Amino acid sequence: MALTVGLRPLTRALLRPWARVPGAALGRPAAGSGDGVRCFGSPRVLVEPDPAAGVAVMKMRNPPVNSLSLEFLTELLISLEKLENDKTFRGIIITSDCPGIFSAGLDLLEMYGRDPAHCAEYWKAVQELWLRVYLSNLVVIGAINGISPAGGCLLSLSCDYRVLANNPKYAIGLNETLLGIIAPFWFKDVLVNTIGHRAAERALQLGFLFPPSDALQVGIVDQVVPEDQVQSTARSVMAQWLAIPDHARQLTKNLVRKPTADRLLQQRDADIQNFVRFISRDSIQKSLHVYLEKLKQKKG
Ligand SMILES: CCCCC/C=C\C/C=C\C=C\CC(=O)SCCNC(=O)CCNC(=O)[C@H](O)C(C)(C)COP(=O)(O)OP(=O)(O)OC[C@H]1O[C@@H](n2cnc3c(N)ncnc32)[C@H](O)[C@@H]1OP(=O)(O)O
Repeated sequence: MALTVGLRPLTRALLRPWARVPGAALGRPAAGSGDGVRCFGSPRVLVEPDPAAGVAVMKMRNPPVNSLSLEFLTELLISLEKLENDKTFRGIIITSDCPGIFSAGLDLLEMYGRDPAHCAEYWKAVQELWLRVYLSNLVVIGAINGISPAGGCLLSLSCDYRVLANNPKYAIGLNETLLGIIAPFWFKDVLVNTIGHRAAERALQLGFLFPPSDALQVGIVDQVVPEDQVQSTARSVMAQWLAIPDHARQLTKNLVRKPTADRLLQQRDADIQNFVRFISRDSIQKSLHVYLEKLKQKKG
């Protein structure tokens, strides 16, 4: 898949992809891997490779809530691109290193009080991440170990399989309307593809965040397991998926997903312009302000 990362050279230059991760990563062999196999990654994305299994675990760590800032998106993209291009890997497990939070979704501070050029650059990176995960040739499994609203839910929905930890706080869904904004058409398309038209219609309008039991029932996740079994379950599901020959699975995945991805690919620039126009409206900026204030007040 030929996707351009399309971020400002400055943004990319600021990052140090593939730097050894300080602390946890230094000198520590990856779990389940042979001696000498080291974790690698970037400041916000820790990659634990298990070359023998052909699997890498990608841990998101952009504390406090793994909000998808431009820099974080860029690091995720670089990690994914690297894994995708390395023939050692056939599958990745995406999970979080922030306790209780898978991802709080898009970073509201990238859209609040920003100029149109910044918003456009940000939206391009959001599109890019979605396309990269959704169309990945790798098996992508979400080990969802925390709450995942909006953009966090989109990231989960873009995986091939979702395992959610059974904790009532770990709700998942596209809650954009609760913020006074709307889910873009491609977020909506992925939800419709996953849970069906009627369920998506209700969930989107009401901004449902499904707790685990409801999430399983509606089909927004594939499995709910005790919290301490999320990673091991993701590993055994991965083994099942990797038992299928790659070429057959990849072609089938493409057959199923391409029409949805094409809807965005055919109008990426227009989608960026729509986003920028929408997010720049005074009324939308006001809604974001109110929501951010609510988040602050919640603290105390
Ligand atoms: C017509 C054309 C239309 C085109 C398309 C148009 C529009 C689409 C536009 C946007 C789509 C957006 C999708 C999104 O993803 S929006 C983000 C949705 N996310 C949320 O609603 C989650 C908000 N966060 C929370 O509910 C809680 O933080 C959470 C439950 C995740 C964690 O709670 P906890 O108590 O642990 O932590 P907090 O104290 O609340 O947060 C800590 C810290 O982090 C800040 N923060 C939280 N979430 C975000 C975020 N998404 N972005 C930026 N910052 C966030 C929070 O404000 C705190 O900051 P501080 O007070 O410590 O400074």
